[in-house]
Amino acid sequence: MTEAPTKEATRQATRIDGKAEAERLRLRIGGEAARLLALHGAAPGLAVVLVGEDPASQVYVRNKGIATRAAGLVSVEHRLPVSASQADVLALVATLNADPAIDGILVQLPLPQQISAKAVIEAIDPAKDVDGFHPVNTGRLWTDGGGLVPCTPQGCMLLLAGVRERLAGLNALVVGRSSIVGKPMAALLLAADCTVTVAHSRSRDLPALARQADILVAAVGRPAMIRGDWIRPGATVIDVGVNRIDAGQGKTRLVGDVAYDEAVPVAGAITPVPGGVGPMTIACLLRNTMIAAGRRRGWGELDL
Ligand SMILES: Nc1nc(=O)c2c([nH]1)NC[C@@H]1CN(c3ccc(C(=O)N[C@@H](CCC(=O)O)C(=O)O)cc3)C=[N+]21
Ligand SMILES: [Mg+2]
Repeated sequence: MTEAPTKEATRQATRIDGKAEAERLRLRIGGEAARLLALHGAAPGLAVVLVGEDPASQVYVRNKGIATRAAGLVSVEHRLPVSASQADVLALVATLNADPAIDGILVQLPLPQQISAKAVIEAIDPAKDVDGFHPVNTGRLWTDGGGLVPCTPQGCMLLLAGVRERLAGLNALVVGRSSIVGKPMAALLLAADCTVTVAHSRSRDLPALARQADILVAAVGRPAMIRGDWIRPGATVIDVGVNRIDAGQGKTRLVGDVAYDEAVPVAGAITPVPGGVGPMTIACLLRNTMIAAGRRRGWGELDL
């Protein structure tokens, strides 16, 4: 004899599967790359520059290379020693700018302290700036669009589009104001007609701001900083954080900026870490490389 459950079933947020979404995007890119290869006899080329031997950066660069080749694009890796000068990096960038086989240039950040990231980013041909960090691309992002859009915010927008049909009029809170995530994310949400708030380390009463947000994008780099009771019921939560924390027994674990287990019963939809925004970042890098190639090589605007 079984009794009907008395406990109300706990509502759970939709888990936004960034890994699966990124796989689908990479498949579309692969198909388009194959079509363009048959048509034009050339494949888009991405150059990734790694200065030094930071282990995390090495993993990222290797993963980018694997994803690039798997989609049928050409991947070229340039490694410089940690002692490389700014002039060395600028000389390499100039060579890549002039190389007709290279459509995209990514210089992995952070750079060693003797090298100015600003100087390096500004040396990259904006048409090849697949990170979307050059001031020309930043300017286009905040005006009429049409430049190359930073990969992580672009990936976040694609994930949002998968769970929310309309963004217009929604309250969006971006927590974090970095040039590579927070600020471009705010620009994209504004272009999508959201009412955008950008919060940061000096903001007053972050929990109260969060409770107003239909869309919450967390990009602060502090593990589990955003708590469950800060989240507006039904909100869409995009967690950009990739924090490697000590998991004991000499192991590490990747966690986001949002306390995921607390957020799940409150949010309407949420991205996990890992398997959320991270994979989309890499897929959007390939997407930008395709877009850059289409424009540079006169193949026309690619629909990806
Ligand atoms: N010029 C430049 N452009 C970048 O786009 C750039 C950079 N420098 N420096 C470092 C950050 C970091 N970044 C990530 C990309 C993918 C994952 C990713 O795929 N993460 C997986 C997990 C990977 C793991 O297990 O470590 C996930 O979230 O599921 C994470 C982080 C790009 N970055
Ligand atoms: Mg800050």
